[in-house]
Amino acid sequence: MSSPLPEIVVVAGIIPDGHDRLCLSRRPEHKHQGGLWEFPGGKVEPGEALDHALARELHEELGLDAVRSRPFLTVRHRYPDLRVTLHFREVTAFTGEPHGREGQPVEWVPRTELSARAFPEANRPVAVALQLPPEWVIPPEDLDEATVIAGLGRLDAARQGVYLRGWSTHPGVTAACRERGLRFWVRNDAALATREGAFGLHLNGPALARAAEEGRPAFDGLLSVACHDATQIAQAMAVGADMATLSPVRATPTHPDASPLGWQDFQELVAGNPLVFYALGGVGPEDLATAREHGAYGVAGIRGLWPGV
Ligand SMILES: Nc1nc2c([nH]c(=O)n2[C@H]2C[C@H](O)[C@@H](COP(=O)(O)OP(=O)(O)OP(=O)(O)O)O2)c(=O)[nH]1
Repeated sequence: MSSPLPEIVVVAGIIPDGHDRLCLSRRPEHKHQGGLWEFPGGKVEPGEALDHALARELHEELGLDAVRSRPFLTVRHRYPDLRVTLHFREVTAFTGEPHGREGQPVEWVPRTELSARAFPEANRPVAVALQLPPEWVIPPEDLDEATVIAGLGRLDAARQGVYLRGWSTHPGVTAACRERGLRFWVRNDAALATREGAFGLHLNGPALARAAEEGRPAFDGLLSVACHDATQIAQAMAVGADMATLSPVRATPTHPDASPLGWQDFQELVAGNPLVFYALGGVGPEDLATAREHGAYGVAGIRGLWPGV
């Protein structure tokens, strides 16, 4: 009988410098995943709090003192020789200038150049999440177009993206998103998403089931899917989705018959799946920290997120 794979828990820092660059270091050749770029960090000691472990590792490896950090994304990955749970945390305050105290190369890399670096395979969802807004806003469908366009004008493009849902086919709304530099997602139609220059294509349940039969739609941007259970999450992985909404976390007036998952089931469903998840259903920006503690990257919604509802 083969022995079980060793398992480690790691914490790693997403460290921004305030000029849209992130701190990366290169793993020494002789180590696991050697020669690849990484977010600096290391193993969590038994019983150690994550923020403490990160501060300790960053001090040891970079001579940087992390004053504050918060959850960014948790990834579980199985390498052929090792299972790893990676807690990525965003460092929101630090002192000191990072340098390779163990002789490893350390660089500030512009976010737009991250895709040119080779990372360990486990980092794929982090590379996706780094392109994504933490809030995914769905404009209500019972408003008129002018009101929707006015609402789009009140969104913050750095923090909020827009899933246009029924508004996907309204050229005035897509044009307003482009003008305001908002990342927007179009519903189901890959050709329309391409034509409109959408940042993402979002497949609802029936479109996801079709894609699971027919293959990933021909769209160059980000592929997002709607999930409610483990079967749909498996379909999402099969079609090579980058991100998914998982709902409903709580009961909502829009879907009164759906039974809510609650945070515990949410966490169990997302764990171990290399997708970037948004918690959807009765949540708002005030739930972001809770969502991240339960394995989501962001929060999505209509009522809780649309300005002025
Ligand atoms: N720090 C870090 N580790 C990563 C990333 N991606 C990824 O798959 N890993 C994996 C590689 C390793 O298997 C593991 C990190 O363990 P490590 O060996 O560097 O931990 P450590 O600094 O405590 O090392 P050690 O000197 O005690 O051996 O996590 C990442 O972005 N940052």
